[in-house]
Amino acid sequence: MTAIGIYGSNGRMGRAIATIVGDEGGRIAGGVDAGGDPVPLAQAADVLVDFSTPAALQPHLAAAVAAGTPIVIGTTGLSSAHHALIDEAAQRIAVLQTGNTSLGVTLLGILVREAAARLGRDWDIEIVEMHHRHKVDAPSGTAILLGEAAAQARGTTLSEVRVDGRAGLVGARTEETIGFSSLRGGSVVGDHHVIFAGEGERIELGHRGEDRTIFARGAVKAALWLAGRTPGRYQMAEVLGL
Ligand SMILES: NC(=O)C1=CN([C@@H]2O[C@H](COP(=O)(O)OP(=O)(O)OC[C@H]3O[C@@H](n4cnc5c(N)ncnc54)[C@H](OP(=O)(O)O)[C@@H]3O)[C@@H](O)[C@H]2O)C=CC1
Ligand SMILES: O=C(O)C1=N[C@H](C(=O)O)C[C@H](O)C1
Repeated sequence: MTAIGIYGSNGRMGRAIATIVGDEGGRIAGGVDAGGDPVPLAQAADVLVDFSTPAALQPHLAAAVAAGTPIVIGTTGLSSAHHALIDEAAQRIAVLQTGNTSLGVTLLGILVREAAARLGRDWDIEIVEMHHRHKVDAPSGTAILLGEAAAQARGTTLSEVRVDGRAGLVGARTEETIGFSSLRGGSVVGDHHVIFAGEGERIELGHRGEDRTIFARGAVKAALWLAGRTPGRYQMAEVLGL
């Protein structure tokens, strides 16, 4: 049975993964949290999952690469420097990084890409997300993932068109930008809506997470799929066959 090591094991996601791992046919190799040594776990596990904090990504990747152990990275709030580290690690081990491991959001990403490619550039794109009061990063990793899908479909990159949280006298909307709005409160697991606003009509594509189990199941499926793969950077859509 594939042994999965969890970075961030005492967190909300770490605990959700431990609860369902057996249902998916895996087992837990162990866990590491703040202050723990990531190296022994990387050596003991067949595959790692990381749902911790961006500051820990570098040591977690280094431990995974040194041990030759594949890793699923679910941590969000990553910078372009983190993505460069992931690309480097993916030359040595199998890596899957995603802002959202759920089946629903993985499909939503495909639908958003399709809509953005088919609708004219005069359709404005806005992304609204809401999460629980404890979430520390904004916009969410999922909102960024969806924005990237839309930007790529329009032949650009998100960094060129991204506008975060408008406030004050910001002026009229600039054409072809993608706007992000983040709401925080209560126990909301994760809601995302991508709004395509045209002249006289709007299309809204969305997803509401009702239980963290959706992310945990996707993460464990990804881990079991990744174990034993050759080095490279893989996608959730490949894992789920979408
Ligand atoms: N991709 C996806 O589908 C999803 C991604 N996420 C993302 O996963 C991350 C974690 O979310 P969540 O579980 O809610 O957060 P929590 O704050 O509940 O858990 C974070 C965990 O990481 C641990 N941690 C902190 N620093 C380190 C470190 N240096 N090394 C190892 N572990 C460390 C914490 O340990 P301690 O308690 O000791 O500080 C804690 O156990 C976030 O970035 C979130 O956005 C969340 C849901 C789904
Ligand atoms: O922090 C969370 O809780 C979540 N984080 C991920 C994100 O940033 O998109 C995924 C999910 O929405 C829950």
